[in-house]
Amino acid sequence: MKRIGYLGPPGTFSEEAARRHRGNGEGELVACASLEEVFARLETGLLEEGVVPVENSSEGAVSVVLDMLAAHPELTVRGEVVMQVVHSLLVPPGVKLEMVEKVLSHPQAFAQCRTFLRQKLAGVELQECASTAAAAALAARCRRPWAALAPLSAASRYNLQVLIPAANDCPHNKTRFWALGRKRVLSPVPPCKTSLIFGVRHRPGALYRVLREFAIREINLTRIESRPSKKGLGDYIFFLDFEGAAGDPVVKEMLDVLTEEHTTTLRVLGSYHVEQE
Ligand SMILES: O=C(O)C(=O)Cc1ccccc1
Repeated sequence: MKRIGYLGPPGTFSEEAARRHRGNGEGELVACASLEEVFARLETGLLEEGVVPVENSSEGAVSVVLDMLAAHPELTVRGEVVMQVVHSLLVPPGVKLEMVEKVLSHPQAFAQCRTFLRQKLAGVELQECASTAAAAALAARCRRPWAALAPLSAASRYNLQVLIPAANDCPHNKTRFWALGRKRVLSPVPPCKTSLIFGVRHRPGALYRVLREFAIREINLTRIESRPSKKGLGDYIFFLDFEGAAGDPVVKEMLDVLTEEHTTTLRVLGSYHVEQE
């Protein structure tokens, strides 16, 4: 059976995303201790797929994931899951808001609840954990008035009480997850998106020339992101998503033009089915 890794322990947003990615198909969900571990296990073949967060509607790119993806040329994007992310403030039974001494969570959750924390828990210590569910598990076993920002569903799993059901600052907080793997999806079911990583030469209009190829073919871009190439200050690689599949004749022809004329490197991360929003 296919093994699908995610940032564990059970009860994380990533687990929910991995479950949705699996759908009604077969697959064993495997909890990993960190995102690095998901990538390491994909590399060694211990996992066939790994579901990782790539982008949040309020915090932007999950840069550590983009950087690890750039460093693993064997990996492809096989699918996408977009999830509504609601952070709940969970506490051991009997703990009231004014008793809370420490809040535990994943750094992304702290960032998405910044205003809430400042207004309702000003001055309370924050402790970063490997994931939201790791935070819930620690709050449950520490025997201290410590709270966790975690998915609502983590409350029953870890015997915690829900103090505040929705603590995120933006009500429309969404996170995009990618399912990564080593095998490409060859004929993804439409509607599809395709994701690329590319580099350009340092010259006037270099990025414009790339984007122009999309514009003249009326290909809709859905995201562009730059990350340092790590080769030196001022040197970047670009992550770009667009609507369509790499196998579509127009897209195929455009990718050839980009490779031959406008980029220094171009890697097609993959084409994958997307849910219509
Ligand atoms: O810690 C989790 O639950 C994760 O899956 C990582 C995460 C944290 C906050 C928002 C989205 C994903």
